[in-house]
Amino acid sequence: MSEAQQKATNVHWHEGAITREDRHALLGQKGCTVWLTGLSGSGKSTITVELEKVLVMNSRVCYRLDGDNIRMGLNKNLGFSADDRVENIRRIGEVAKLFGDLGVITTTAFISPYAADREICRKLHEDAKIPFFEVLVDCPLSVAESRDPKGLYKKARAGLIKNFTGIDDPYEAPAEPDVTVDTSKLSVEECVGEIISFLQSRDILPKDIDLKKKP
Ligand SMILES: Nc1ncnc2c1ncn2[C@@H]1O[C@H](COP(=O)(O)OS(=O)(=O)O)[C@@H](OP(=O)(O)O)[C@H]1O
Ligand SMILES: Nc1ncnc2c1ncn2[C@@H]1O[C@H](COP(=O)(O)OP(=O)(O)O)[C@@H](O)[C@H]1O
Repeated sequence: MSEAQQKATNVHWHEGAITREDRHALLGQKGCTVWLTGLSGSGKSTITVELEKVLVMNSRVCYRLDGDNIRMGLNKNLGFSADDRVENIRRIGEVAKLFGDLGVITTTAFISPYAADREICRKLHEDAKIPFFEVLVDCPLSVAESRDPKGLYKKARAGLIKNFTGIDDPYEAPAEPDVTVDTSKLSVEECVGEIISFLQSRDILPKDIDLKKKP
């Protein structure tokens, strides 16, 4: 599984007249990517939905990229083979980088099971000088399976879904995530609070974020 090589030849970067700084000044914020990774049912979607609410309530421009949703559009031509998962994550890394260039705080909720692919996304961001933070949404397989919010583990155990992550497909947890939230021990609000605190410690967010602000 190696980084995709560029196929097209005779292509040239075309510089714009508006800079990233111009865009960030317009939005009043800098972009970054908050990359959640974890088993199906670990809590990625639930956390990013709540995180987005807190960010938007505190006047931050944020966008949520979610595995199931993206697989109904941009990545509808991809399945769950190893090669397709690599391409899935590569495209999401590129999209998140573009949003970061725009100045958006992007959250991603993909299993993203392969460490090498997440590293490629990190490097893509680092090369573009856009902050990239990896969040391990941690939870024992037994807990994720007991939640089974979409009934997929049951189907996988019955052999109705092949190559299901954690059952008959690998999940490589990050060795050194920027943040770890254990969803078998913390509430959704506590997980969101941990991520917000981390972003504050990195000066992505101001200190006065109100976690309970309502519309
Ligand atoms: N074989 C198999 N393995 C894992 N997951 C499966 C599979 N088939 C379908 N699903 C559903 O697809 C969601 C995972 O999509 P992702 O794009 O996040 O996967 S990956 O990052 O490319 O591995 C995953 O969503 P989450 O449960 O939110 O993680 C499942 O709803
Ligand atoms: N601390 C927590 N964080 C996120 N989800 C939690 C937490 N505790 C319990 N849950 C529950 O676990 C399930 C996680 O499902 P989901 O967010 O779809 O996971 P994923 O997107 O990783 O597949 C939801 O039913 C959610 O209510």
